[in-house]
Amino acid sequence: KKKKKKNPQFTFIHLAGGPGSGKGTQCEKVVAKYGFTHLSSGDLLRAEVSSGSERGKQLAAIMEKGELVPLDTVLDMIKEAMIAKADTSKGFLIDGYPREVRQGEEFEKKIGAPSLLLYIDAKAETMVKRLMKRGETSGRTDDNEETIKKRLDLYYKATEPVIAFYEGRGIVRKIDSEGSVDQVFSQVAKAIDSLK
Ligand SMILES: Nc1nc2c(ncn2[C@@H]2O[C@H](COP(=O)(O)OP(=O)(O)O)[C@@H](O)[C@H]2O)c(=O)[nH]1
Ligand SMILES: Nc1ncnc2c1ncn2[C@@H]1O[C@H](COP(=O)(O)OP(=O)(O)O)[C@@H](O)[C@H]1O
Ligand SMILES: [Mg+2]
Repeated sequence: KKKKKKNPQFTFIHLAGGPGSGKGTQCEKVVAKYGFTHLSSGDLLRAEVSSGSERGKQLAAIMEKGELVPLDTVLDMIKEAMIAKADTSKGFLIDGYPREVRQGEEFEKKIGAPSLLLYIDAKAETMVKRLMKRGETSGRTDDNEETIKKRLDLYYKATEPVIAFYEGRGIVRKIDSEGSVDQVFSQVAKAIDSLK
């Protein structure tokens, strides 16, 4: 059986980093400057939740506890969104995926190898502060003290190992996201320019 052809050589850039580290904010600026397609796993999931579907209800219950939704669900959603944009996309910013090593392995098997992993790094107390502030306007069920704590614990336990997994390949760029949005973005832009 002919080996299933992987997607044509698209540029995939993963953004990994704790909740509230600034992934979404940086993606908006990358899209404006480079024209990449921004796919946020969280946004795709919240769209499913707001559709009111049965699956959406199950996802909402998981997300409000700050736990990871099933791998296949989030991977299929990203893949579908990618296919829908494939003919016009300049490359994909995958924001919030992988959140555990096996997600990275599955992505590579089913979609393709990433060119860059931007590790958006902020201190725990900075992330808590930003999320509590975001919670004032985001209307998200997971931007509250209790769930933030769970999400941080899960980040350190499951997602930080993802960084080590890709470090070995030399495609990780650590971004200090303690500063202003622009200070963080100048590091992000330098990392992306290094791809050219
Ligand atoms: N002061 C400051 N706030 C930021 C920065 N980046 C993001 N924020 C804010 O912190 C919150 C979390 O940012 P977001 O991009 O949603 O982070 P994500 O959870 O990693 O996707 C939002 O309310 C942003 O406005 C930054 O570099 N400096
Ligand atoms: N890659 C993923 N695997 C499993 N669950 C995910 C993934 N991405 C997002 N989620 C779910 O959606 C929630 C919100 O994710 P996201 O919007 O990326 O958060 P933030 O922007 O605060 O980092 C996560 O806490 C988790 O419940
Ligand atoms: Mg986000």
